[in-house]
Amino acid sequence: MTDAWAYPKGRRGEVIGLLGGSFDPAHEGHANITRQALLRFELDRVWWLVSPGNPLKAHGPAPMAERLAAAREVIDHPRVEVTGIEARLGTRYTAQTLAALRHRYPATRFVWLMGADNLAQLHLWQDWRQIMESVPVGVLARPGQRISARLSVAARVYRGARIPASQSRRLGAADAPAWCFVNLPMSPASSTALRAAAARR
Ligand SMILES: Nc1ncnc2c1ncn2[C@@H]1O[C@H](COP(=O)(O)OP(=O)(O)OP(=O)(O)O)[C@@H](O)[C@H]1O
Ligand SMILES: O=C(O)c1ccc[n+]([C@@H]2O[C@H](COP(=O)([O-])O)[C@@H](O)[C@H]2O)c1
Repeated sequence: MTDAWAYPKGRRGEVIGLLGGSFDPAHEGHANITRQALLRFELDRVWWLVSPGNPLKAHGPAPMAERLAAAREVIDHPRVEVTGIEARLGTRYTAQTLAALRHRYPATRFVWLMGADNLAQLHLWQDWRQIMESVPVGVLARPGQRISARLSVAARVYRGARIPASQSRRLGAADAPAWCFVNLPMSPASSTALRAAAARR
């Protein structure tokens, strides 16, 4: 296992899925969409980007070291790396993170991964069109979020760039803008529910 604070190795020609999140704390829902993304989008590996703090969330998350350690307990998979790379790069906004990663790993292809709830909110992110124009985006179903994702601003603006779920394997090799929504056996887990349960104990 590599040091979560170090830059992970990027091998030439690999397709790496990036799952950004607060992971406050990590849970089975994150692990489930990661395994599904590896399969459905034919990714070589997935990096979890444990965020220094979501720019849209008012409350600060638990300390990075705690969240990194807990994330490593949740996912133990030979093709998944848990990283604190955004803290290392000094970026918090996804558009900035992607620009920095593409600069640092010019021979690697990246795919941004997210749950359906994040697609519904994507148009509120900084430079969100730049994100869509720079990397393919893989969207994974989340309970209660499939309709809002399908009706979202991002889905409407980029409807012509959608790859059907039946062709999800094409996503990693596709030129941006390209996105694909896949249905999967869903997990209802959420960090909010876990924090609430911990507060009751
Ligand atoms: N159960 C789940 N099913 C599908 N996607 C999920 C699930 N849980 C988290 N995700 C996705 O994983 C990424 C990181 O999520 P995050 O760390 O914010 O977890 P969360 O459970 O959504 O947290 P919170 O409840 O604090 O908002 C996001 O793209 C989110 O959509
Ligand atoms: O760049 C933005 O404006 C932006 C706004 C909200 C969320 N994000 C990113 O989306 C990912 C999921 O965030 P979260 O807190 O819902 O787990 C994480 O990588 C955040 O940095 C990014």
